[in-house]
Amino acid sequence: MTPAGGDILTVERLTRRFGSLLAVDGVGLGVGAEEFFALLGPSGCGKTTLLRMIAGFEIADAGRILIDGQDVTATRPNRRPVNMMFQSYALFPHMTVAQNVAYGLEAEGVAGGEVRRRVGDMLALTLLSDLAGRRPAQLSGGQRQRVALARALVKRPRLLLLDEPLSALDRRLREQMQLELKRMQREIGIAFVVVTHDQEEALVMSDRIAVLDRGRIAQLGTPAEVYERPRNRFAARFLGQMNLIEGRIAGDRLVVEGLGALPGIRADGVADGQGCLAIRPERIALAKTGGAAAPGTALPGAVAEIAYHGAGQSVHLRLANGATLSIARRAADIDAAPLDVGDAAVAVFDPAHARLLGGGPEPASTPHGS
Ligand SMILES: Nc1ncnc2c1ncn2[C@@H]1O[C@H](COP(=O)(O)OP(=O)(O)OP(=O)(O)O)[C@@H](O)[C@H]1O
Repeated sequence: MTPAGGDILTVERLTRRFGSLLAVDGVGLGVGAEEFFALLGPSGCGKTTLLRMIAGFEIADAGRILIDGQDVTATRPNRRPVNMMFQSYALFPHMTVAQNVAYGLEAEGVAGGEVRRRVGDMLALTLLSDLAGRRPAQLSGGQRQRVALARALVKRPRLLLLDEPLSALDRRLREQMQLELKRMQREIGIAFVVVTHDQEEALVMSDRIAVLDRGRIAQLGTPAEVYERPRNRFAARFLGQMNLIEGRIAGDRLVVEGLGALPGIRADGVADGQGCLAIRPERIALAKTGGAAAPGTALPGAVAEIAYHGAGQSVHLRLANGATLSIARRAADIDAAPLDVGDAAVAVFDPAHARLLGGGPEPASTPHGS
């Protein structure tokens, strides 16, 4: 998908080594001028290194970075039309909120009236107008985060880079700020590139997500594309909960000993051979009998475990081949067909929601290199 309005950032085959470790391994991507773009991945996958190269704090070993069509690969950080908001907000403690926001403009010699106007606009945008006279120590974590954002935005960068912008906040505030960040980004209409290891955060805020695995892009797409149509095991497992049933792919089926031939949709580039069927817990229904389900889409088993968590329950169903399926049930499903541990039940799925992915099971991702 090409974002509307052209790309503000283009990254081509970008590579960064630390000794024998390939921290960023030939990454290519484009970010639209008004896009909210997330770099998502586990610790050590290279997302901060990639962000720092875009900002200019880290030098690329190979590849190119273009911002607004200009090659900035060798340009100093302060000469790039980007701004970066760091994990630690680094506010000046002795200055008020308004002074913190004004500082960068004053340092650049912007005239007083213009500074006041732009600071006023930014404080309004970040909902800080009433707190303009306070010092950082008199603010909550979320308010401090907004000051840091106002300070980064007041210089009107075309592109703002944010490294784990919400990691210092508690869960409630983080959820609220996810929506706020998105609103502010939309209102000012510039591109945001956000580094996060929090998949829910990436799904909620982003227009598109690049999922990184050991320095490479495992998948790039909209939240719905990456979540609903993972291309590989890494993306499938990294975002949300996923059942992976192991077997051999033959055409549009996964052949599993003891379970039969299960239908699904092959991800691009997947060949016949070792593979798995990936299906989300919320895409499986539990019934007492298979009813009129299509061949291979009703898997009988026994309820092994039930975890209740308010809005629903998570059921583990032991299948005939010994594998376990995780199934998410909502309150209405539970009322319609209550189940207890030990009950026989049938897991029914729609092949449209089952993805056939290639390769064998891998151990959990570890830092790479030699
Ligand atoms: N200056 C450095 N010298 C040597 N190795 C480094 C350096 N900076 C990063 N690395 C290594 O490069 C890899 C990628 O690091 P990076 O900080 O980009 O990962 P990350 O995905 O941002 O992780 P986290 O979420 O933990 O911050 C890691 O294995 C890290 O140890």
